[in-house]
Amino acid sequence: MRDFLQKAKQSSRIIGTLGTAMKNNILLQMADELINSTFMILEANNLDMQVAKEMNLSSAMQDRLFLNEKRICDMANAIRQIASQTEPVGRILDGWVTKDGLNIQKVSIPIGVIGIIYESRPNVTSDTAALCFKSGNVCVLKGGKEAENSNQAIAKILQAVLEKNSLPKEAISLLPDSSREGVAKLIKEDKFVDLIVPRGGEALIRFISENSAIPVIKHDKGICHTYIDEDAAIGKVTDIVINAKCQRPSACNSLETLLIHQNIAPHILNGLDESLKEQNTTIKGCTETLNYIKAIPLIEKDFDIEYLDNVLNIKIVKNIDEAINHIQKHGSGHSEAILSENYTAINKFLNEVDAACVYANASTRFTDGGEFGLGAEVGISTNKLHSRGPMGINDLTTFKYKIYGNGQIRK
Ligand SMILES: NC(=O)C1=CN([C@@H]2O[C@H](COP(=O)(O)OP(=O)(O)OC[C@H]3O[C@@H](n4cnc5c(N)ncnc54)[C@H](OP(=O)(O)O)[C@@H]3O)[C@@H](O)[C@H]2O)C=CC1
Ligand SMILES: N[C@@H](CCC(=O)OP(=O)(O)O)C(=O)O
Repeated sequence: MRDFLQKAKQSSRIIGTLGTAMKNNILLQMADELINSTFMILEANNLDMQVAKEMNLSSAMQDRLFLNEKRICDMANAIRQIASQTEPVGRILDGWVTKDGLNIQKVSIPIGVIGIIYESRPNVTSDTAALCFKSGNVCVLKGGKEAENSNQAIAKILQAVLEKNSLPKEAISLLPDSSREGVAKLIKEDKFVDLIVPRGGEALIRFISENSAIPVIKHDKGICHTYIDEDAAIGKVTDIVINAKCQRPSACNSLETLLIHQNIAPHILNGLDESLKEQNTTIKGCTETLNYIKAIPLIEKDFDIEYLDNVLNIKIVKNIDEAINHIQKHGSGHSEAILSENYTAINKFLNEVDAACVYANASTRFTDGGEFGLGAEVGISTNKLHSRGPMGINDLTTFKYKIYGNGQIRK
């Protein structure tokens, strides 16, 4: 492990200083090679899918894992999008001249070597590899065990492009020991690895946060809410709620709990209930909700579950303060929305709710690097430092101060 990480660290010196044109050209080659190798990737993915079916993995997990020609095409297009983004390295973020005539520039630089641990979703392998490469970083990738063959195939293709361009293949690698013990060793190697990004459920985040000797940017679960204010436009409510809950219930940015102002509840609940039932959504309701619609009575601990499924809690609240307090207590700092036409209520919600992404009159499903126009994402950071929300190429840089003098000494 240490030899491997040493090579990764060494290669970060080379990758960190590549010029924009060269990086973009290599990224475009990677995109083409993914398409050219479609058959090989699908064969590998087929092996993973066979095991997934034998193991009876949930349909959501199988859907994450599954690749077809279109999905490989989407992976290639995400890399092309990343290539088209403005250079993230070497940006002058700030600059000034001191009283002694020192010219100080604050300049963006790559972070170095980044370890990323993520779920069994093969597109994350190519997305994160491309984002790291464009931002001059070396990545050490550890996807979910169910995606091992797919990830090996994808990494091999990307590494072949690096080697064809006389670059070290260690710049994009899978962690050689992908067991939990391997991860435990990786997160102690602070001499070689600069950042760990855990993207996944509670057990992963807890284990990494408690044991890492390396700075961590958490990409935690999503317990996301939508609050329907008393001044919501009734015509917008159903489409937004159905999209947030039902478009892809297994995604971290999907809705778990709907909070409804008591004054608007009688006017919307019946219609909403019908639409949700058409989508086969299981509804769990608070006592007051049960006065309007048939639902499973909910219990307090339901508010802390990330269902990753087509299940929705509905709670009626007295006012916006109760809604915000509920979100602060049960939310995971991911994505939260208010539906309202009242400027004061919107401002209050957007300012007071402490989450990576706060929305007015839109679905929380938009929390995504691609949807934000970033090409792709490492994931959704639920940390406050050093990045928050969809993590793209600029978030994969840090900075240094370059100080230009002409002989000054400090008096
Ligand atoms: N914020 C964000 O950007 C995102 C968050 N998510 C969240 O991820 C979860 C869904 O993915 P799921 O497959 O369940 O994720 P898991 O957390 O089960 O697995 C993700 C990765 O973590 C590893 N892992 C899990 N537990 C541990 C542990 N205790 N110690 C070391 N490694 C561990 C897994 O390894 P192995 O497979 O080898 O066991 C896998 O590589 C949801 O909670 C979802 O909200 C998903 C996508 C994006
Ligand atoms: N940001 C991504 C969701 C990422 C995510 O949740 O992934 P996963 O849990 O693997 O389905 C999107 O909106 O498509």
